[in-house]
Amino acid sequence: MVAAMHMKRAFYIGRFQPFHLGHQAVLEMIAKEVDEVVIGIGSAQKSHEVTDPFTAGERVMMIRHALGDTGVPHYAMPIEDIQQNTVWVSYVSSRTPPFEIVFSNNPLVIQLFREANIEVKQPPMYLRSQYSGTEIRKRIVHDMEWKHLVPPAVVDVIEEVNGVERLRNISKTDYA
Ligand SMILES: Nc1ncnc2c1ncn2[C@@H]1O[C@H](COP(=O)(O)OP(=O)(O)OP(=O)(O)O)[C@@H](O)[C@H]1O
Ligand SMILES: NC(=O)c1ccc[n+]([C@@H]2O[C@H](COP(=O)(O)O)[C@@H](O)[C@H]2O)c1
Repeated sequence: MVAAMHMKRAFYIGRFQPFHLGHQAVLEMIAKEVDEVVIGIGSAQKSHEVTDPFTAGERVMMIRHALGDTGVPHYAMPIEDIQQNTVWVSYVSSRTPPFEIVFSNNPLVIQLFREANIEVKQPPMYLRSQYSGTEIRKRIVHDMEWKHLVPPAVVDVIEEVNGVERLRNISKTDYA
């Protein structure tokens, strides 16, 4: 019988609203340290909100197509939020492939995994002022250049789902 190969897996979670070149750079760096990356698509229940415009399914598409060309072996899994932070690490672990290290710069994520004695590394920030979901959503709403900040595959997904129009519509107020 052939022994099962032990794969080293990392966990990386974000809302990916949208997936951008900063996320891609982090994932390429993580892929040099481990065999596979488990990508948690956080706040999976959210969509059609100014800070969370895209559905979990649309974010799965962005990640699959963007990483297709990069050779980052990964599983992208939607993860809904829960009310209780105290059980969040067990909740995440109960629905993902096993992982032994977490990469994050989110203070709550870091705190919760470290309290559960899981190793956390903080990846470097890549051009944070530009490569930021908040900045990209702002540019889309205000009809400014944004396509150079995301992988080409993400532009295709946003266009396929009429994401620009959606984001502009949900940003409107009823008294403008
Ligand atoms: N430019 C970047 N370089 C490296 N890491 C990044 C960069 N932008 C975001 N991250 C990290 O990626 C993870 C997921 O981030 P997230 O999906 O919230 O992106 P974001 O750009 O911070 O989005 P938002 O502005 O909508 O909060 C977090 O740990 C975050 O710190
Ligand atoms: N209690 C919870 O459900 C819980 C706790 C910590 C982080 N999260 C999620 O992890 C993700 C972290 O990603 P960001 O770095 O994009 O904020 C978010 O979607 C956040 O909601 C959820």
